[in-house]
Amino acid sequence: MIFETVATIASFGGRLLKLKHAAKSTNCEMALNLYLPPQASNGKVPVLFYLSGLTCSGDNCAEKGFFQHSASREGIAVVYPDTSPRGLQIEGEDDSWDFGTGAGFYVNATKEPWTKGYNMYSYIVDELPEALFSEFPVLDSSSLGITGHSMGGHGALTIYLKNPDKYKSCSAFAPICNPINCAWGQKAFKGYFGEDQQDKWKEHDATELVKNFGRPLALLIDVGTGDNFYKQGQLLPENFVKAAEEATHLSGVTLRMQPDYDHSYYFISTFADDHVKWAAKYLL
Ligand SMILES: N[C@@H](CCC(=O)N[C@@H](CSC=O)C(=O)NCC(=O)O)C(=O)O
Repeated sequence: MIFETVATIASFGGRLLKLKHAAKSTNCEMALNLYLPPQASNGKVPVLFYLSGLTCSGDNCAEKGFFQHSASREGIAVVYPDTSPRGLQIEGEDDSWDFGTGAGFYVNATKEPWTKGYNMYSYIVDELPEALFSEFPVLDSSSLGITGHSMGGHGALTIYLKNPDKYKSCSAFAPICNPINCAWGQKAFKGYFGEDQQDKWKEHDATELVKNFGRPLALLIDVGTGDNFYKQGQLLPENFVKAAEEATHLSGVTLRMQPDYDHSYYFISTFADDHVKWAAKYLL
């Protein structure tokens, strides 16, 4: 057994499993939630990965994102992973809310001491799915989608753009779209890669990646006009859309600016159904 099931919770006719496992890439025990829709009792189901934002664990969205509502109707499993390794005893890992614990940024750190376990890219793309598919054969490894919020939206976009054959759908809520040009991204990339590693920074910047994507795009992005982090220039969705349009001339990026919505889970839960339905279009 790879996973220990800590709790099983009935949700929208399916089951939310609270799991933990020892992960090699992050060098620690990782907790996550896995939602199995009712259809998982009768056969394989597609899988949607939801990547959370800064300060979150796998619990925020499972408890208040309302993804299970549509996932149950569509017959899609949802994986809610954690956002960083925890308890690695690295000096400074708990000093700020936007770096270190709860802020792994879905990259593999190349700078000491973060190389000790800040490998969230490998964990999300390789180790976690492989472990889930081996222990839960009901999950259809050939039908994967990815979505996320804020830092997790950055994770969803970059992971999709780097692995378009692995994921069939991608969407994001208020994603950090151009981290090399915003304060959150610059702090994280300086810490995890080093200040002088500009090529490495670009490898994890959705706006840079989309310039060389070279395929038709189909992405749904929602951003609230009342989102303070958007207003502060942390998200920069317009930079991403402009780069996508210039690169493909036929950008399939649907950017919806949602009037008055903020950055919170009130915003995410309002549009969760749309994102699950978006995934269903490509996964089912
Ligand atoms: N502590 C911070 C605010 C942190 C915050 O808003 N986190 C967001 C994600 S931000 C981008 O990745 C979040 O999802 N929080 C969890 C929640 O349940 O709302 C501050 O003081 O500003």
